[in-house]
Amino acid sequence: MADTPFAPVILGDEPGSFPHSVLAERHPAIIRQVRDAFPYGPGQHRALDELLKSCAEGAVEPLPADAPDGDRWQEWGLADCAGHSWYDVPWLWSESYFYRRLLEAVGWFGPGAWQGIDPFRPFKRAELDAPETDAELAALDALPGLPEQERARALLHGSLWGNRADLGFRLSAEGAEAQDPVPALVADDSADLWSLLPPDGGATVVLVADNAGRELVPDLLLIAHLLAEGRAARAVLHVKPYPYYVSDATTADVVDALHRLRAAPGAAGEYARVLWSATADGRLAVRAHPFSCAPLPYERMPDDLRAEFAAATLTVFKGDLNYRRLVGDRRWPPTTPFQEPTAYFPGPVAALRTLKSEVITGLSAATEAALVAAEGHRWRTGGTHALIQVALK
Ligand SMILES: O=P(O)(O)OC[C@@]1(O)O[C@H](CO)[C@@H](O)[C@@H]1O
Repeated sequence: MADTPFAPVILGDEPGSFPHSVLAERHPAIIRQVRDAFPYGPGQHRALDELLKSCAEGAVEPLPADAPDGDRWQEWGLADCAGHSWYDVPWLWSESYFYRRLLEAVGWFGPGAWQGIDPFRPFKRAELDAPETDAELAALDALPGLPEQERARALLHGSLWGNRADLGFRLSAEGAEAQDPVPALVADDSADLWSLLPPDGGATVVLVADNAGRELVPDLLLIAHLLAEGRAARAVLHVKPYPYYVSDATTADVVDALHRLRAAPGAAGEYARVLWSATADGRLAVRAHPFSCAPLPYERMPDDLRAEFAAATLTVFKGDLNYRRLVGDRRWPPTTPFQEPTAYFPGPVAALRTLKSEVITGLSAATEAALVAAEGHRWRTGGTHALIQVALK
C-alpha cells in the first residue's frame, strides 16, 4: 500500500451527494415499505417511528443492553459512533447499522413470535416468482449446445449482470432497471479469472454472494457449471447471517432459489440437480459468517475468515457493497490499481460488480475520461456499467 495515495473514507454528510441521499431518502423509504408489507403490532410501529426519527434528526444510539450481538458491535466500532449523527460516521458503518436497527424494530432478534421473520421476504419472493425469472431460466436451454468456454462466459456474465437485481437500489433509483446496461465492461480481467479455474483443475472457489433472487440464481448457475466441468472441485457460498440491505441473500434465500431452480423445466432443472447433489456430498457448502454483516472493510476480517480465503484458489466478491468492503469505502482515484487496495487479501480475489456507488478503482485513464465525458458523475452510481477485476497473488 506504500504507493497508494491517501483516499478519504466516504461519509454521508454532504447534502446532494449519493451517500447523503441513501441516508436521507432511501432509509425512510425502506422503513415505509417494510411497515406496509406486514401486519405489525403497535410495539413494532412505535419502534419503526423511533428509528425513522433517529435517522432524520438524531444521533446513533447504542444497542439495548441485552442485545445478543452487543459485544460484536462494540468490537465493530459502536462506542466510537454512538452519539454522533448518522451523517458524520463512515457511510458504510451507518448504512449497516441502519439494517441492524431495522431488524430489531420488527422483532427479528426476538424473543417472541416475530423472531426470525425476514422483513424483506415479500420483496425477495416477488422477484423470484416474477415472469422475468421464468424467461431467464428458459434462456438456459440454449446453453447445452455451446462449447464449454462459451457456456462458462455466458454464465459468468449472467452472474455479473445479475447484480443489477438489487431491491434497495431500485427503491431510490427510480426507473433504474429500465435503463439499458452498457455491455462493454469498464474493466475486464476475466482471462485472469479463467486462468485460475481450468477444467478439471480441482480448484476451491469461494463466492461471497450479494443479492437473493435474480442475482443469486445466476450465481448458483455459475457454481453449478464450475462444479460440473471440474473448474471447481469444491465451492463455498457465503451468505448473510441475517436480512440485510433489503435483498441480500440469506440461507433461507438460497433454499428458495434452489427450489425455484429445481421446479423449472429443461436445463435449469439439470443445474439444480448438480447443486442439490453437491450440497449433499459436501462439494458445495453454504456459510453465514457474522462478519458478512459487519460495517467494516474486509481488511479487518477475523482470522478464521482470513484462513478460509487464504485456502481458496479464488474468492469472488459479488456486488457493490462487497466491492466497497473489499477495496475500502474510500474516494480512491479511479486509476488506483485494483491490486493496491486489495493487497491485504490473503489469496487470489475477483470482484464482479455493477457500479452503484462512488467507489471505484482499477480504471485506465482513458476509460475514466470517456465515462466522465459521456456521463459526468452518473456512471459511478447508475448501475448501468459493470466490471470484472482480479488480483492474482
Ligand atoms: O451490493 P449491491 O446490492 O450491489 O448494491 C448495494 C447498494 O444498492 O447499496 C449501497 C447503497 O445503499 C450501494 O453500495 C449500492 O448502491
